[in-house]
Amino acid sequence: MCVKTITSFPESSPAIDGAVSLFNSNNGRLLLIADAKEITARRTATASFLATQLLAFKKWKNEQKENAILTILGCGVQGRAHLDVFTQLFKWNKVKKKKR
Ligand SMILES: NC(=O)C1=CN([C@@H]2O[C@H](COP(=O)(O)OP(=O)(O)OC[C@H]3O[C@@H](n4cnc5c(N)ncnc54)[C@H](O)[C@@H]3O)[C@@H](O)[C@H]2O)C=CC1
Ligand SMILES: O=C(O)C1=NCCCC1
Repeated sequence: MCVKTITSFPESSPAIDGAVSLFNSNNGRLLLIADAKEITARRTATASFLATQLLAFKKWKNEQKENAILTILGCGVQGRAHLDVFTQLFKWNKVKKKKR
């Protein structure tokens, strides 16, 4: 059994914080408490990549793949996690990062 508790304060940096608690589903014992920022960052970036793969990359022609530009808007926790996953799993012609 798993519970994720998240706080979201857009004016704070980073905006999201929280904890993931994992329990043994046979006896209810607490097994671990993990940093929800890290898990949420990796989960969200991986889900974004899978959606992009299914909705876009798979349908692109070679020319589109060769000229593809990755633009990351915001360079916080999610921006860094997305940059990491998207550059590891796809080859870009150019990568742009937009900071505030
Ligand atoms: N769909 C999902 O599952 C999830 C969505 N989110 C959302 O993703 C967003 C980002 O979250 P985090 O990366 O954790 O926050 P963060 O606080 O780590 O990063 C946000 C970044 O955006 C930058 N920023 C703010 N306004 C900007 C602007 N006008 N132009 C360029 N950069 C700007 C800030 O300087 C900061 O570096 C939030 O809206 C959050 O609610 C977060 C986690 C999961
Ligand atoms: O964990 C999630 O999923 C979140 N989605 C929206 C922003 C806060 C965390």
